[in-house]
Amino acid sequence: MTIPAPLDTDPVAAATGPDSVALGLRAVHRAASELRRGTPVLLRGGGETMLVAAAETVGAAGLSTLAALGRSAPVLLLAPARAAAFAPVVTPLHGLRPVAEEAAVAFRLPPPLFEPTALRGLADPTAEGLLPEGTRPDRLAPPALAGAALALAKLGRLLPALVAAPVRDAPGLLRHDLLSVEAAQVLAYPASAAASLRKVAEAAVPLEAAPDARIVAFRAADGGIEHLAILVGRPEDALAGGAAPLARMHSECFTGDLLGSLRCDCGPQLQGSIRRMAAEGAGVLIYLAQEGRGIGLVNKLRAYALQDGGLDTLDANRALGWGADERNFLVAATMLQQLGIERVRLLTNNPDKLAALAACGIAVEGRVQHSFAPNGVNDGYLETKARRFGHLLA
Ligand SMILES: Nc1nc2c(ncn2[C@@H]2O[C@H](COP(=O)(O)OP(=O)(O)OP(=O)(O)O)[C@@H](O)[C@H]2O)c(=O)[nH]1
Ligand SMILES: [Zn+2]
Repeated sequence: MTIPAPLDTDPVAAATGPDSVALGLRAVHRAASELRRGTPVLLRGGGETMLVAAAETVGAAGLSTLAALGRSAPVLLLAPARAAAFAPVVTPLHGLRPVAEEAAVAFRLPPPLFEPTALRGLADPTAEGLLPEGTRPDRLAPPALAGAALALAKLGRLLPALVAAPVRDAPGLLRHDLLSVEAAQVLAYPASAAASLRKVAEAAVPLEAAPDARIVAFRAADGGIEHLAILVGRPEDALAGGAAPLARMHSECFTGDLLGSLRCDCGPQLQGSIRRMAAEGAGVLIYLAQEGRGIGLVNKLRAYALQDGGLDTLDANRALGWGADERNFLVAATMLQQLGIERVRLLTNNPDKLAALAACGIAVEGRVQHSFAPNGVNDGYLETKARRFGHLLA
């Protein structure tokens, strides 16, 4: 039996120390998982407490809890870009700020809409025919904590659409066995998770194109999915004064990397970067668990469905309520630093990746073009990346 270490009894250290960061990460991870299961959670901050549930997963039981505990009728919270489907984007309504300026937009939920199927229809533009005919929600001023609520749903890779009701933070709430999370913990999560990354495994994995490859796995203190570094040769031993090692930040793409999907250029970019590193003798590929530019595979499939209806890759993300690019490259910078790689030449066409990595303290000493010819299916996707994301063509 192991004897537990004594608890830190200094309240200031307990509130600000590394343990409190780990506790915050855990609280957010648990709360996001609860939303994925359709269970409401309590969100606290600034003296307010709000009960929230994800619109795409909540069921009748969750809605009853919201209705029973809410101080007022539960409302719908949507990201502004999704809310624009129901409310004018630029016209102020009843003294409300224009939708485009809000962190979140709130809507009243009359009885036909306060129901799981209709809520899924409100959350998801690809879920056809779920809204009762002729019923559209009315806008309201968003409650406190609305922005943090949307952020929590996104961390759970759920559509940023929630049902929310302010509640009285009375002792009776404890009886309901609801998980609770602080808004500040939600907002700090991406940076705290990246800072908490630690190496947890390393092994040689000879690859067809790079027989001397190694894989190092990194895990964050939240217990979430791991990120990987694929090392070809010994990029960490690049000589000071010589060329910086080749590096690539590659965001996971199940469809392109594993299945060879023709919709994107990820498969050729992944294989091409390993071949190129092998040809140079060294390099590092940071394989980020940030599928779909950080929106997750399910939402990427929804975005594909919207693209088949005519939207491009950027507008499809926005129509779902997500930003165009939700990735956090602090994860990659932290991994590079822990590998002892402080300077790189980055294989990319994306100027945002160069800026993001440099802002996180890695010396980006050059960019190496990483484009592949269109394949007849991904032509529009590549054209959109150049025209709307500013991807460099040469
Ligand atoms: N949301 C969304 N994600 C996509 C789409 N097509 C590909 N992706 C994702 O985009 C990511 C690939 O981007 P990267 O190749 O890392 O980066 P990039 O921004 O294209 O920049 P490069 O370094 O030049 O390749 C993967 O996570 C893919 O799953 C799409 O239509 N919608
Ligand atoms: Zn892809």
